[in-house]
Amino acid sequence: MATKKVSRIAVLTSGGDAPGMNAAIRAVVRTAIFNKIEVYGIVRGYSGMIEDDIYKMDSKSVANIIQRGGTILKSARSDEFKTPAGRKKAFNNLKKKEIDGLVVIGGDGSFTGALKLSEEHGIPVIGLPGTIDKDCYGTDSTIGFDTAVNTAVENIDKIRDTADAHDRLFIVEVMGRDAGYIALNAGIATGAETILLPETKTDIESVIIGLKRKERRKKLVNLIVVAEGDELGGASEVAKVVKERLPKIDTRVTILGHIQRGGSPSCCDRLIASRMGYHAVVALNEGKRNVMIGIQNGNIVHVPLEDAISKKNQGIDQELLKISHILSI
Ligand SMILES: Nc1ncnc2c1ncn2[C@@H]1O[C@H](COP(=O)(O)OP(=O)(O)OP(=O)(O)O)[C@@H](O)[C@H]1O
Ligand SMILES: O=P(O)(O)OC[C@H]1O[C@](O)(CO)[C@@H](O)[C@@H]1O
Ligand SMILES: [Mg+2]
Repeated sequence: MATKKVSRIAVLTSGGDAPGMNAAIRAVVRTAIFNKIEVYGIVRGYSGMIEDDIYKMDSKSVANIIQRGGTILKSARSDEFKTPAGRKKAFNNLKKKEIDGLVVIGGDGSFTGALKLSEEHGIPVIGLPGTIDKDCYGTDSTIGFDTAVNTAVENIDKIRDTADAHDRLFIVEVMGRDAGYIALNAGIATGAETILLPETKTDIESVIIGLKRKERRKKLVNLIVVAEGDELGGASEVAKVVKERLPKIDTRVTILGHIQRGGSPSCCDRLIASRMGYHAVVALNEGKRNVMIGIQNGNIVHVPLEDAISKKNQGIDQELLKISHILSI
């Protein structure tokens, strides 16, 4: 075996939790143990790093978790870590335990923090994209996206039943602070008439015109799927305009909210989490640093964290957008 580049690593989950994070933690821990690398778990992301809430993990610590949602390491958002003093405090706790490599499972914000920690204190970091939002450049999917979108679809299907029974318009809000991937995918998969995304300019006039046209055609079921980060301000704001302009349409709002973050991960999420977790440790062991493990066209790739953060995301698939318009006429 080639010389090991790390001998003691730590893993944490940060930002919003995502289904499949546990499968990723399991893969990191077991791959490390297989390679005779000691592995520590940091509780509550960067907050736990600052507070020295760090414990040694073994193969048993990750038994029976691959199927569980949430994260056994817990997750948090830490404002203190955004300051150089907070990161110094955090790094000193790693140094005390002689931890020489770090795996961060989270989204773009977590990667920004990881990169700063590495640049200021020299520790190599590897990022695993763990976010339901899929807002990371350089990877075709992120851990948790597939499960979240399937949860959204399952629930919007239920809403369609009651929309049909009452001839109502439902405006359904899905998660996505800055990204519309859940909205676009779930919207197409549930046959939504209108899909509103943060990435595209929302033309409320054409939404109203479309609804009027459908009213004339006596189209009975109408679904609007809107991402929470849409510039109009989410489902309640859209409903306000629709109710003002088209008072005869019986309109209801449903906000799916955090149910999209929970639940048992899909097979797809368990698989990508296991592959990414394995490759995170392999990368550290080969001396790679400050990259995100991504998947492109089915293959594992190493994306500089710098790019993963600054390029934000891969942009909305224009063809998917076109398909959504055509199929909803
Ligand atoms: N600019 C930054 N500098 C240092 N640390 C940061 C920075 N941005 C974010 N972080 C750290 O990463 C944590 C998580 O970031 P954030 O809340 O943006 O979630 P995320 O990782 O993008 O995941 P998600 O968006 O899926 O919830 C923050 O609470 C903070 O501790
Ligand atoms: O759980 P919190 O802190 O309210 O965060 C909600 C945000 O987290 C996400 O679920 C994941 O980034 C976003 O879609 C959502 O805006
Ligand atoms: Mg984010």
